Amino acid sequence: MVSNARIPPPIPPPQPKIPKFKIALCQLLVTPDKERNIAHARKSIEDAARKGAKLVVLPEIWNCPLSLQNLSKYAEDIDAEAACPSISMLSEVALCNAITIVGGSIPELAAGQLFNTCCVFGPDGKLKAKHRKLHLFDFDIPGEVTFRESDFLTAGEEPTIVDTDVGRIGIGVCHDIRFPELAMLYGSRGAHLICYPGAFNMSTGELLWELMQRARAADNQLFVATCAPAQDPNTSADYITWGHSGLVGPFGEIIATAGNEETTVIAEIDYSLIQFQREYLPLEVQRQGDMYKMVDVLGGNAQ
Ligand SMILES: O=C(O)CCC(=O)C(=O)O
Repeated sequence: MVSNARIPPPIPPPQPKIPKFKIALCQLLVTPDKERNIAHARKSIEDAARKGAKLVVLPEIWNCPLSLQNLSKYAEDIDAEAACPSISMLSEVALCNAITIVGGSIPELAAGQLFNTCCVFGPDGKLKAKHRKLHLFDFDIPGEVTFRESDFLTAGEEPTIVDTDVGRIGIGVCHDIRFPELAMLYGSRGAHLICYPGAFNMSTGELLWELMQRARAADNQLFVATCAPAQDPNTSADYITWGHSGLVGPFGEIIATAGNEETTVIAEIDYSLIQFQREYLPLEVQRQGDMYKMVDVLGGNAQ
């Protein structure tokens, strides 16, 4: 008989201030014009708030095209006093509409290094968390697509989990979704929802994007929300994004999903479903942690 005695119990999700609410996933069309992208994102967020969304999620790299060579031109030094137009807009629009924003990601320039960074704002307009993409996407299918983020970007070093009015949220950026350990860590720390701004490509998108959202949600019995840039039908870029932003519930069920065109997905999150799912299928109790050394993954890090 394998014992689970050494496994620290997971932290149950705290009671969120707002347990049932509308989430909006703004699948934005991005252009080379940064000013236009910022104004466009602002308008989409305002429209979503007008439709009742309490949480708005933006795509990975929404203030410029996803061209690694050009990211530094659009980068902002988020911690500096210097003007950060993308970040100021997010803060202002969160405050004016009293909503929480998971601000997709933008290129961040800090001490000469470039990061792919997601900022989270509360309804008071304050920056609540900053997540730097942990797993950089280096990918090579000869003759089809080559993409090496690590030639341009530096990886973040810390997972990010943040308490907001709309629940405890874990953050990952795109390729971070491939690593189940990160989602498990967030689950063990009591996350209700994991948000992954992302921009999967045409090769891996169709095959894996939805599968991974559903797997991360079902394995951890929590909600997963993703938000991607819209596909530009006129693009000549090598990297074509797959779109398909979506919301998945704690049973692994797809609640809402987009195609690849520009759109805003608005859907309801009801956190009582997490409790319901965990009572009816208590994976935490059934888990044979010692057998597959779960303690190595979660033990030292769970607090
Ligand atoms: O993991 C993948 O297949 C895609 C990841 C990706 O597109 C990214 O991290 O930007």
